[in-house]
Amino acid sequence: MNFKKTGLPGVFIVETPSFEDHRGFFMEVYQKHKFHNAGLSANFIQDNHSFSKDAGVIRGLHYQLNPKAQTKLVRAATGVIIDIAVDIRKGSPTFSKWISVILSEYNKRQLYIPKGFAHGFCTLTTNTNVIYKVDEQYSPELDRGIAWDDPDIGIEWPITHPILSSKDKKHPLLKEVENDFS
Ligand SMILES: Cc1cn([C@H]2C[C@H](O)[C@@H](COP(=O)(O)OP(=O)(O)O[C@H]3O[C@@H](C)C(=O)[C@@H](O)[C@H]3O)O2)c(=O)[nH]c1=O
Repeated sequence: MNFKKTGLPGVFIVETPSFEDHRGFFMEVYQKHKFHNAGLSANFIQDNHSFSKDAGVIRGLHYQLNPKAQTKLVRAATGVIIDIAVDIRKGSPTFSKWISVILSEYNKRQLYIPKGFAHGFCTLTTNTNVIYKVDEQYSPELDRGIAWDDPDIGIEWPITHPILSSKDKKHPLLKEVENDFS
């Protein structure tokens, strides 16, 4: 298992060997001791699965406030996504900076996103299954969003007219949001 740094501190690309044969492949997706030895010490308690029918779906940018802020470990089990993490910790030298990583059924990469970051992704394929671990339970009261197209963040999405949930059409800008991350 290989943990690669990204341009944002604490955000890691995780690469895992897969063993291919005439049947297909086998891979170990998550091994707690290897993550913890690498300093990625989240205690994951829940696995989530989202399915997007179409290419051009954007989900995000999402986060939960403390005490239910979530670390996430994200992968695309089928299809291809551009996965995005945005640093929303007010005191951070990389506040409002973002990184993007292609996660796909082909590269089998995962993205580890700690608390204090907003998360979103855009599907590049039809029938995209995204599976991710979280280390805190879902909390509708503490669930928050930031506009996917916030110009102060300036994410270079591959499309300009995404398919959005009604919730994701209405998020405020980063400079307007409630945020308890320092
Ligand atoms: C995230 C979540 C949603 N739900 C419910 C609430 C709602 O009725 C329905 C759909 O929720 P949403 O529209 O928030 O789903 P979605 O837009 O896919 O939200 C997800 O987006 C990605 C980018 C993330 O980072 C996730 O943490 C999560 O926020 O599922 C749960 O029951 N548990 C959960 O953990």
